[in-house]
Amino acid sequence: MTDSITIALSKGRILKETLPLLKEAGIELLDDIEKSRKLVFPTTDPNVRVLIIRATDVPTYVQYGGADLGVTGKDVLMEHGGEGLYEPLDLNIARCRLMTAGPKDRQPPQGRLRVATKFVNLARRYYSSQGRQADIIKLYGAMELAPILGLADEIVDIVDTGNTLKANGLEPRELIEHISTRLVANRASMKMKHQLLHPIIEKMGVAVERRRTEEIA
Ligand SMILES: Nc1ncnc2c1ncn2[C@@H]1O[C@H](COP(=O)(O)OP(=O)(O)OP(=O)(O)O)[C@@H](O)[C@H]1O
Ligand SMILES: O=P(O)(O)OC[C@H]1O[C@H](OP(=O)(O)OP(=O)(O)O)[C@H](O)[C@@H]1O
Repeated sequence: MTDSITIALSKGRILKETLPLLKEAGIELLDDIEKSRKLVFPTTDPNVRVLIIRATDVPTYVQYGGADLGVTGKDVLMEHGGEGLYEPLDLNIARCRLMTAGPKDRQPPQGRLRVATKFVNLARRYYSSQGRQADIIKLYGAMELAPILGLADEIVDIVDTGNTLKANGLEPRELIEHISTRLVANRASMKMKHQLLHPIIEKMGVAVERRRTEEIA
């Protein structure tokens, strides 16, 4: 349908910070998301519906046109590869760093590295760009355990305060990328539904910019 829009939001830590930005674009969810088991939500704009799904699924939904817009972390986008997606806006929320990390006071081995991460594609690209040989081990969470239990020499993971690394005897090593939450758009939708998408992107952009200015002041 060219007269309606679907927006895919990440459930989890990004959701709470995304909703006020959407509100400033005139879009509010009609149901109480805390109580509902629904996955698709109508909004105050009759032309807009919202999906609440796993962060890692957002780029896939947007890529294949299941959603016209999506909100997810740059880390997730880098892992996905970004195929078929535009990235019109940095929402400047959930800021963190994507880093390598390893046991404190232990140098990484000179030769081939074993690396545990949930970001396998991204990690493969990163070590290859550094000219380092690495065997990548896929984990789905608690990456910090891997070096402690001898599964890996280092990990690739999100670092914010650094408390999780520290609590597990690890330290940050190399910065791979600064991360924040991004608004993404399906490439075809950007052309076919420009009239509908443009005002939403614009208004969210204004909201982000105002917050940025308030942050600096
Ligand atoms: N400690 C953190 N501080 C700030 N931002 C973070 C932090 N951890 C993750 N993020 C950002 O928030 C996004 C969502 O994180 P969240 O923990 O909700 O999802 P997830 O558990 O990584 O994803 P999934 O539900 O697919 O397992 C991440 O992709 C990242 O961009
Ligand atoms: O540097 P810090 O402030 O300690 O934050 C980093 C932690 O935050 C994320 O985990 P999260 O809390 O989202 O749990 P998860 O592993 O289940 O995603 C990430 O995977 C780190 O473990």
